Amino acid sequence: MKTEAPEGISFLDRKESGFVHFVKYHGLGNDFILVDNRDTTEPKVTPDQAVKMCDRNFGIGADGVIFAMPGVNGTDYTMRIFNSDGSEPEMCGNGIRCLAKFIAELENFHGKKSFTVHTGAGLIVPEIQEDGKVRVDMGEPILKASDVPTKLPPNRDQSVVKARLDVDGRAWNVTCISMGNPHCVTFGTEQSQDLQVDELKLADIGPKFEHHEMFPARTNTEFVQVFSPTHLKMRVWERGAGETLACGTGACAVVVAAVLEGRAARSCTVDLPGGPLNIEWSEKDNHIYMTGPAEVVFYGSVPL
Ligand SMILES: N[C@H](CCC[C@H](N)C(=O)O)C(=O)O
Repeated sequence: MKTEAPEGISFLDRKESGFVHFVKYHGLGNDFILVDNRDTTEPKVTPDQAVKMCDRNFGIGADGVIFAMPGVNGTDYTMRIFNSDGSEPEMCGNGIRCLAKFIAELENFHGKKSFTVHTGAGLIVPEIQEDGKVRVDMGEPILKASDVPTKLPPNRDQSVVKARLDVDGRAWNVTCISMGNPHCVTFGTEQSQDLQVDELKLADIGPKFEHHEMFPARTNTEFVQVFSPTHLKMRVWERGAGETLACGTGACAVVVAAVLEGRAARSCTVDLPGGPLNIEWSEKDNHIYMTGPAEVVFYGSVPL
């Protein structure tokens, strides 16, 4: 599908014309406004403008704005992202799958194709598969408490696995992982380890995890139900975006936490409200591989 901008304005027009052209994508319902920023290292949209654009009533509506930017240190591209609250996270798993499909469209690539992308989480390599899904080398999980970062007391190996975190009058067991961005994963409380995630009121407890003092950079929080060692179900309250239908970095953190807690195998299907992701934590290279869809929804232009 060609990316045709309104008559008289080229798709690659610059900010001075007062318009920004975008393509709306989603990865399992985690949706993003993608902006072609290949011609400059300065985002074409400010964080405040991103907040307005993400508003689902007064704007386009999205969980974030993602910029395809020039590569650095030899990478093909750079990805930057603003959450719908205007904060800038290090990485976005569903977002990088959308970025890969966006770039393929812009560059008129077809078929199997991989890119090197510089992100706040370091080098990330998405590869578009023949079936149109995207397999992403998400790099290695970060387990050291101070790097997540969390102030929860670490084990001797500096990781935080099944630690106690008091939220909303309940003693939750949490495992904290960074995928470049911080994640707090819980399978339940000290009283009950078999969460029925559909019964949780995330709007009540999500912000209490996100802004907890044990997370100096805030945190994404994943609530997980284990169907089997290879089949997990999760809901997520995202830092800077609230409850979303899917979280790619969160699904990766969930599999790492499940393995560390002895609940799952290294290759799992993770069911999210928006659909499933296949996650593998490779024993060979310690990298995490995520495979899932990324779909275009519509094309547009927005006055700034
Ligand atoms: N809200 C997240 C960034 C987006 C992550 C999520 N949408 C994903 O697919 O990984 C954060 O502030 O860390």
